[in-house]
Amino acid sequence: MPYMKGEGKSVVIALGGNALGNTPQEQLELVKNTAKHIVDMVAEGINVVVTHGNGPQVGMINNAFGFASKNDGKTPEMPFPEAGAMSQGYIGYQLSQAILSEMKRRGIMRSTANVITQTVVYPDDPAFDNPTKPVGAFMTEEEAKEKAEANGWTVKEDAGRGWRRVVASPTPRRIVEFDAVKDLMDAGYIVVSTGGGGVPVIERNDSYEGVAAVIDKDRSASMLAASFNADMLVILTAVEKVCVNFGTPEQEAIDSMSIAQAREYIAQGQFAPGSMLPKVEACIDYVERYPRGKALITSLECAAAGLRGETGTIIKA
Ligand SMILES: Nc1ncnc2c1ncn2[C@@H]1O[C@H](COP(=O)(O)OP(=O)(O)O)[C@@H](O)[C@H]1O
Ligand SMILES: NC(=O)OP(=O)(O)O
Repeated sequence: MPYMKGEGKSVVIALGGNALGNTPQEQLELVKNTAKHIVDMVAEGINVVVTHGNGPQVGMINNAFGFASKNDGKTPEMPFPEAGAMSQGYIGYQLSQAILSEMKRRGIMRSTANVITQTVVYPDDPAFDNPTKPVGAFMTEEEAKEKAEANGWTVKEDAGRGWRRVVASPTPRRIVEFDAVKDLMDAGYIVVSTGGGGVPVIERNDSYEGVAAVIDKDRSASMLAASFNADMLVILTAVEKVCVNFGTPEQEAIDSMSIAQAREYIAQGQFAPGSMLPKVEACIDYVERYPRGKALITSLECAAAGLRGETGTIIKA
């Protein structure tokens, strides 16, 4: 059945960890709230493509199979690309269900479409030699070092929040299912895609092949938004605005910054690597590729107000 496309802007949303929680049960409850904010945008006529993170989830899946495999000798290991696809599947399912239910409650005649997405990366990407992407649960330093020794993992401290396993996070180059995502959006669907940045794949002459890595979802969302000239890239995280002097008594919220200003703040070290820095960089990339577009960083709760220009941090050319 054809659905009316919204009359408003086209927006790519990247959902951060606080929209999803840490377990499938917690996530099921949290996505109901997430869906309310997404449907607020849909109700305003905005055409939405929803992308989401998967760091905790992809690590959990890979870990769980590894643990079972070691303990029962029967369960297979689950390679990272397959674990990534599984995370897209169950997160996408829960998001889609929650969005559909919320639209049903409000009498909105639109539907969702989920696209399991692959993202092309280069085999010689230097990121393969320098793992940086945190996956799975937080650990103490002692536990992390024990697990690293036992499983051959690389572990690192994650932005002052504890220790985590880290894996390679190559640069996204192309979304294989891009045409499907665009056609579905143009046909009026609320598209859930590019989860976890897409499953990283290497393109050969005659095939695609999954690789053990996890792409940064904000970077893929930025590429997706620029690829179809989306009016806005919206990165939703735990803070209402990006700040300078974050976490200090001199903290000040930024309402709007140009690419040049954002670069200046980056040079001053204002945005923490592994948390706010990649988000600001993703916004810069999008606006550079599509200068008519605007990027917004805000919290889930402030998303609809941010799109109306009432809050959040805007990054523009
Ligand atoms: N300059 C800054 N301004 C605002 N938040 C910052 C800044 N530097 C670091 N942060 C932190 O970055 C976090 C967002 O990164 P992260 O938690 O990794 O994102 P995600 O929501 O995608 O999981 C914010 O919640 C905040 O704690
Ligand atoms: N793939 C990804 O960027 O996941 P997180 O946002 O959970 O780190």
